[in-house]
Amino acid sequence: MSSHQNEAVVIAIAGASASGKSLIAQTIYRKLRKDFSSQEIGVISEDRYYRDQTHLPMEERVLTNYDHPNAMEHELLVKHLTALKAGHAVELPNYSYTEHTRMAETTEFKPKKVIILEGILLLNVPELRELMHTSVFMDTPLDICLIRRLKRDVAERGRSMESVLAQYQATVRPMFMQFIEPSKQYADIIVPRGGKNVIAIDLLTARIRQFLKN
Ligand SMILES: Nc1ncnc2c1ncn2[C@@H]1O[C@H](COP(=O)(O)OP(=O)(O)O)[C@@H](O)[C@H]1O
Ligand SMILES: O=c1ccn([C@@H]2O[C@H](COP(=O)(O)O)[C@@H](O)[C@H]2O)c(=O)[nH]1
Repeated sequence: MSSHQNEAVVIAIAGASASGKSLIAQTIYRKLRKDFSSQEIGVISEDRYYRDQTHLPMEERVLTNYDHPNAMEHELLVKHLTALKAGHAVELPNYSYTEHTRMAETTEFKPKKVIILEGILLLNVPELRELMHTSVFMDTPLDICLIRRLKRDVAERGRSMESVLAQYQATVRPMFMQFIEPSKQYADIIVPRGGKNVIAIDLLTARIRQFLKN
């Protein structure tokens, strides 16, 4: 892990789908935004970097293994983080879970002092690990993740209960065992239970606050 003076500090939060990565990232972000501007801190989700599949019909898009590292354009994420650390703005892709592909529009993201990065496979990629200052793994039990994913994906991602359960058995659980769980070894901090772990939130917020003050 590396850090140079004045370079953006990247705090990465990894872990299973629905382990609470997004919730903890947003909670920390909101707490810090009371004292710091959006020019100083921002959040990037790895999900934005799912590959563009606009050339494929929907019947084929639903067959993609979205839990395998090949589903993500990690090269682009590495390129974007490197550019941000060098002080350049980037155009973040926007991904649609219902369309299973990227949207035409992108979102401008300007350089920040601190970037919170969250996603399932971040700790699997050596080039990404090199860009992280601190890495966190959300160690929420898988049965709890499944219950939370089921509720979330039906309510927010246009899924049926049957499709969530079929995908869980076919790819989500096996890929967790193969890629995500082993990547825990690269984490500096392991957070049990999920996105509402108050002590973990307070500790991470305090640490990031130090970077923002400098
Ligand atoms: N500790 C918790 N208690 C209750 N619900 C939680 C907790 N952590 C996360 N959730 C909920 O579980 C769902 C999945 O969390 P999310 O942060 O989206 O996971 P991830 O980003 O890891 O996929 C969300 O609806 C979130 O509000
Ligand atoms: O088109 C898609 C893209 C992704 N997924 C699933 O999303 C999760 C990762 O997102 P979390 O926010 O961490 O849950 C991953 O497990 C994929 O299975 C999808 O279903 N469809």
